[in-house]
Amino acid sequence: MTPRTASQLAHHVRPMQSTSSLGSANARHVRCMSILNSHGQLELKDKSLLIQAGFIDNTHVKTTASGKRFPVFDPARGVEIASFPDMNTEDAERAIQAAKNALPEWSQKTAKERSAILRKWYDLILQNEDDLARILTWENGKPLAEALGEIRYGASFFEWFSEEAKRLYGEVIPSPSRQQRMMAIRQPLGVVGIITPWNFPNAMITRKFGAALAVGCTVVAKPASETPLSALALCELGMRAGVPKGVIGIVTTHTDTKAIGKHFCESLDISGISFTGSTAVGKVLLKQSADTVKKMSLELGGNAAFIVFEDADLEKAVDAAIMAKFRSSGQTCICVNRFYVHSSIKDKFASLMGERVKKFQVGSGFDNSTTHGPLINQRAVEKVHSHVEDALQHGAKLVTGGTHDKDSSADSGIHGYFYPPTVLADMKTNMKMATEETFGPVAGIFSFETEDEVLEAANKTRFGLAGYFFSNDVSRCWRVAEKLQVGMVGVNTGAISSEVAPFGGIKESGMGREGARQGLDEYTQYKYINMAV
Ligand SMILES: NC(=O)c1ccc[n+]([C@@H]2O[C@H](COP(=O)([O-])OP(=O)(O)OC[C@H]3O[C@@H](n4cnc5c(N)ncnc54)[C@H](O)[C@@H]3O)[C@@H](O)[C@H]2O)c1
Ligand SMILES: O=CCCC(=O)O
Repeated sequence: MTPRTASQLAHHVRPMQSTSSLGSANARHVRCMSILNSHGQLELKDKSLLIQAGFIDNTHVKTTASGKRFPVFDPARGVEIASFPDMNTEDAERAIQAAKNALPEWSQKTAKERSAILRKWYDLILQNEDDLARILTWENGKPLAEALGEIRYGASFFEWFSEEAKRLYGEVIPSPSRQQRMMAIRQPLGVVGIITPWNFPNAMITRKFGAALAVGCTVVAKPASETPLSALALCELGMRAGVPKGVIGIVTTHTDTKAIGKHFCESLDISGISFTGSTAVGKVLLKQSADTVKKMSLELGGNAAFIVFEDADLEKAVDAAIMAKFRSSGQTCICVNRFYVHSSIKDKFASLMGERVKKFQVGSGFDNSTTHGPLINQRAVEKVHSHVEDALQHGAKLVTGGTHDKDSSADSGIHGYFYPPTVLADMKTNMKMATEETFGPVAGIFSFETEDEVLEAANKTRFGLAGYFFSNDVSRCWRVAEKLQVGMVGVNTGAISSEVAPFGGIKESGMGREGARQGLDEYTQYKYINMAV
């Protein structure tokens, strides 16, 4: 029997793939099965966090008019682990109306009252962090330790915005007239439509919900169909924290993703769209929202450059490079897509990186020894492999990885979506990886001679999300940080994400900022008041 459901899998574990790095993962898969019970379900301290329903008016919506459901897969095994109501625009409209009805009461609460609820929600997330991390690993695949990191990162947005809620200051403007007093107050946008990706099933939701709820907006969210479980678990805790009926809604859909996106954009009851995902979809949403002139917050794709100058601390640069490239198996929007290393140190850098990458343990996120999990689906594996093949065909040198054995997984009957972490040297500008976002565990190393040349190369992209560089020359650090055409720069570091810092891009990587004080701007509008005296 080929196991295709979670309960079958609990009794039936077979090798996944035959490439050497993945072979070692197979044995470890057997050990991690204790996390699943005899019915193939996750072992959780609080089973009520595992919800397979939409969420409208603080009620779990288990069926839709059509009665259709869509499956959710464990990417480490390719087996179905859950199913959700496949909602349509009618269901989405119900959620929008619930959020609209909830708006007056929520927006009129004091900032302190909203802050207290967000803070309680934050506390509940931390109290349930192990369960939330397990749920996240199950549907997304990232290693459990990394999932726990995401849960804490996600929670930090509720902590931060529970504090910022109380600091939504307006302005008293010095008036040019003795007969008039002028001020600007800040008011909530209204109902916000939220669309999030699968790569951070928890944190991309909390980063938006935290800011929106803090200022008094209500929200309707459509999580990625690959990872709805984390969204529903979050809402359950939100309800326990005292979020009133209708303030948050979750529309689960697969078939009608496009139609629901369009419905959000065209709805007269939605005042703003906050989207995180690909640039292609962001552009569609922007166009669709033109007729209703919505406020848009777009966190889109990236093509981050990581520059290593000849005066850099090489060991530190390699450490940071590993983190900035291979976190979530390369599936974050700020993951490095292009390494530019000075020609005098490029061979040493490639070999140090190759040594480190060869030690990665690829496997199920539930196994303690796994350092890197699967990609989200087979399409992602094929895309990553096509970038590697393209680079090799155009003359790149394979330092490690790159072997993708499609047939072995078919033989085993279990289709984990793994790709071996890969390092390529001698990259050239005519390769796909120079311009397209790979979104996978492949590091491509280009070389350069001068600062001007590398800045030109790094900026030669329509993306502008994150950029990184290593140098010990202080003047150069200022110069390069100012000249990189991106929204976020890491100088001598590969870790830049924080709830206190403004996250976002320029050019086709998006508009608006999330987290930080600036994150509130996306969900508020100014009202100028002129009072005659
Ligand atoms: N800038 C950021 O903060 C950030 C964060 C995470 C991911 N990303 C980007 O997201 C991409 C990877 O995520 P993805 O593949 O899930 O992106 P995606 O754009 O395909 O999907 C993102 C979300 O949009 C939905 N969607 C897809 N087509 C839609 C449509 N026509 N109308 C409405 N909704 C639609 C999906 O169901 C999902 O919920 C990468 O490009 C990555 O860089 C950016
Ligand atoms: O994938 C994009 C988000 C990554 C992050 O917030 O660090």
